[in-house]
Amino acid sequence: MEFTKGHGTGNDFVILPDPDGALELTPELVAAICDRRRGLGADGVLRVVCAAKHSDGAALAGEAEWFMDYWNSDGSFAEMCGNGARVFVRYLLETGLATPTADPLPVATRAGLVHARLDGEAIAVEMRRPRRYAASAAALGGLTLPGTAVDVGNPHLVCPVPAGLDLAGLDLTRAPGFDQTLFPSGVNVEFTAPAEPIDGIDGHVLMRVYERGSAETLSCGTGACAVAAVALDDAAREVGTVAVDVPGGRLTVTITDDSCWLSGPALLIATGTLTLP
Ligand SMILES: N[C@@H](CCC[C@H](N)C(=O)O)C(=O)O
Repeated sequence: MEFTKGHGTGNDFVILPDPDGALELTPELVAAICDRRRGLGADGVLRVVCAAKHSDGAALAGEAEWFMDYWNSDGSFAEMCGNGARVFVRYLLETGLATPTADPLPVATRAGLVHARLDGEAIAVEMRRPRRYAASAAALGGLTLPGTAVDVGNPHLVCPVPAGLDLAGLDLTRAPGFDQTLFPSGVNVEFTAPAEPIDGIDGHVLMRVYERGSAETLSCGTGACAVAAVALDDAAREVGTVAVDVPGGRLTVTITDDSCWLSGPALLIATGTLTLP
């Protein structure tokens, strides 16, 4: 079957066009596609399905033509993927499945409707406003790092790295421990450190992430939104713009009274034919 490979700040995806929802994707097949040695290699799969043709998208079919069927690289589902949504929209626009208009483009996801627009060379996606809801902690290499649970449609735990500990030096080859009661379906864990202020931007943070279902990735869009929400809260601000530098580049998050815009590069890099195992 035909595939396209794309990424947003190094968070990479295999995009599978399947307008009629005819493809029988299984966790095993997704994991095989995402395998970096025996498959194409990716952090996740984005299946492009008509909203009306997918059981998780049908309820939104009156509002959005396309449903983003997102899967993590281990074959698990996630409710939302911020970088995935931006790459998904780039795909819709470049293949002519959607046309750029003055109005934001609606896309159906498991976390509800999101809206996208071109932002210069970048693609920006409007998601729900992140919600801080509990104090918690992550365990990493014998350390316990206090953090904040944040709901961005999917679950996040934002843990600032204490002064004296090097963010770049953290060993994220293994999954951090977390409170299984607070996060019964797992959690994406973001580790952060403050960065130099940038003129005209309300906050600037460095972030690394260990993603539920995909291990360490170069970037996580919803994670950046969670991090931005905590940074603004800590600065006693309700709204504002935060630059979040991830190993794969820079994401810009703008939190408004009732939503959250995530902006950054979204690129398609290859197309081809995949021989399904
Ligand atoms: N990389 C994504 C998040 C993907 C889903 C996540 N791993 C989960 O299981 O919740 C992003 O850019 O938001």
